[in-house]
Amino acid sequence: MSLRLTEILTILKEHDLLISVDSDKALTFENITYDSRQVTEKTLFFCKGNFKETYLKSAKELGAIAYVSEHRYEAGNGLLAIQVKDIQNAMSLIGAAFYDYPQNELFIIAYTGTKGKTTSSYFARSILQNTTNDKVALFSTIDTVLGNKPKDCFKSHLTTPESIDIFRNMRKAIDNGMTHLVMEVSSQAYKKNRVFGLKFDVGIFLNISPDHIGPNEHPTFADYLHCKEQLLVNSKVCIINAETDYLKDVYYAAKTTSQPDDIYLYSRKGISNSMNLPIDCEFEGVTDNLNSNVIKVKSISDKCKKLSIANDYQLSVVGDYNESNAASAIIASAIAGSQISDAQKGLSSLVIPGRMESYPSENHGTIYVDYAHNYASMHALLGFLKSNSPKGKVIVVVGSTGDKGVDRREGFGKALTENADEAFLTTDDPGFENPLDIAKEIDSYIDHQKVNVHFELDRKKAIKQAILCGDKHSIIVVAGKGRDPYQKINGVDTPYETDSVVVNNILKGL
Ligand SMILES: CC(=O)N[C@H]1[C@@H](OP(=O)(O)OP(=O)(O)OC[C@H]2O[C@@H](n3ccc(=O)[nH]c3=O)[C@H](O)[C@@H]2O)O[C@H](CO)[C@@H](O)[C@@H]1O[C@H](C)C(=O)N[C@@H](C)C(=O)N[C@H](CCC(=O)O)C(=O)O
Ligand SMILES: Nc1ncnc2c1ncn2[C@@H]1O[C@H](COP(=O)(O)OP(=O)(O)OP(=O)(O)O)[C@@H](O)[C@H]1O
Repeated sequence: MSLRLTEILTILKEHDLLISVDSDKALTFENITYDSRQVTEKTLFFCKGNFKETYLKSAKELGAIAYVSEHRYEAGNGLLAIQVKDIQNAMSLIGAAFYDYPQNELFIIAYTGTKGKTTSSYFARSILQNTTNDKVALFSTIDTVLGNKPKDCFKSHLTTPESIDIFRNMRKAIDNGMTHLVMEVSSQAYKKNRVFGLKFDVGIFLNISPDHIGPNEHPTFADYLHCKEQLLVNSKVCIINAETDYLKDVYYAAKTTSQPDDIYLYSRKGISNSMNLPIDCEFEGVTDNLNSNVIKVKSISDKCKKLSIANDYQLSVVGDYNESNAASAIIASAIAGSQISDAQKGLSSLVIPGRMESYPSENHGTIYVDYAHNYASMHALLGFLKSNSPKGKVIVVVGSTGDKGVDRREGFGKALTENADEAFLTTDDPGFENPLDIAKEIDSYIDHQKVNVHFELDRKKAIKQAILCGDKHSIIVVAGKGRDPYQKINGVDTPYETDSVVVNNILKGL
């Protein structure tokens, strides 16, 4: 791929982003990057974020011929300098042009929400794989999938990548024959303008609750909500969970750029929404227990009836909140052209890494490995398990991350008090904090009349103790990490086998 300087200058001028450029000579760039370690001959280099001038120096040595930046740097002397008003916006627009606007060659379904993005994205992809004969790319928190060969599937670094990476990955997916893309769009992606200028065919708003507020994330809840709503503002068709908090704001955000005919509202049957808006699609649990999850979907509005989605669907994962996630995926996929049989097959056969993985044991009950890592998800998870296991004790292994999401500690204390019998407080990405201090903080929010608390900071030992503490009726929840293969400790990603592997190994040794 390549891009001429003249095209870049036109784009920047059209978006009122250009402050100055040294000259408009006939340059052509053969690579673009924001990371000096990726620079090759004829690269256009972007200086962004916690940038250091030494990165520009090494970019120059490695073959950069120009740089884009909000400031001019001495280290850039000898390179063509393009000064812009907003580096993130400029990077996204130039990224799209460099990769020749790949978004126009894909049908893109994008998910936002505090909880359920990954699960729902996997649901939607699984359905559409049947519709398209396996031509669906995926950008998720867990994996990035750009094709059907093993080399085209790798662990993601961010939920929503940096703009240049988004467009490069889209182009690779197209080159690999993909026609559709399902992606998660985090609020941080809008905060950092990683998706600036990008339009989505379908945007889905799942839910919102306080999370991701603090240094390096969002200064306030209002900012978090605003960033999430941006997905709807940038989507042609919007799908909204009518049970979400702040429905009014969310719905009005969708209406700013979509006609009511292009907005679909869904909810559980019998639940009225705060705006009394007519619902397009209803779902209800037919069976909803620890062994089986079947939902019935009903179309209410004429536009939803045209999608032909009314039917029963067996889900491969349990959890009542997954019924709502699945309903969103059924609607989104139908808008993209799926048939009922595609959805029935896709939803019944799927395994989602680290989400509601269940491991039955002979004498210690069932162990669930799950990614719940804030109040909303822990409350949903434990509430579901407890109500389906009236005889057994609920035993939970949990820690909370250091350096961010501090309010999750209170949330865990509250969720454990509501539904747990035993809690093993342990380590989960402590960062630069002392994991014992984090565990003590969680403990300070637990009602000890209701929950027995144990401290074991070695996560593997905590999991083993929790399993041994259970009898054959117990529900043991290992929460927060799913298949994360590391613990973030003092700035280092320290390898960790994953909760799934640890549980498996313990069970083998019993
Ligand atoms: C606050 C935030 O969003 N930070 C992201 C941002 O950091 P940044 O721009 O400051 O970049 P940096 O890594 O500090 O480095 C500065 C620049 O120097 C460059 N560099 C660096 C080293 C070098 O040798 N040469 C060089 O050129 C880097 O490539 C970069 O361009 O851009 C980086 C990629 O370029 C991201 O890795 C980083 O995410 C950090 C790791 C992060 O934790 N982000 C979280 C908050 C996040 O984005 N989370 C959401 C999910 C939230 C949810 O669950 O809903 C997500 O979408 O993942
Ligand atoms: N719709 C939902 N409502 C509440 N909790 C949910 C919902 N869907 C999933 N969960 C819980 O949240 C956990 C995380 O789910 P998932 O990974 O799908 O969400 P996410 O939005 O991608 O999360 P994150 O932004 O933290 O990566 C699950 O393991 C489950 O416990």
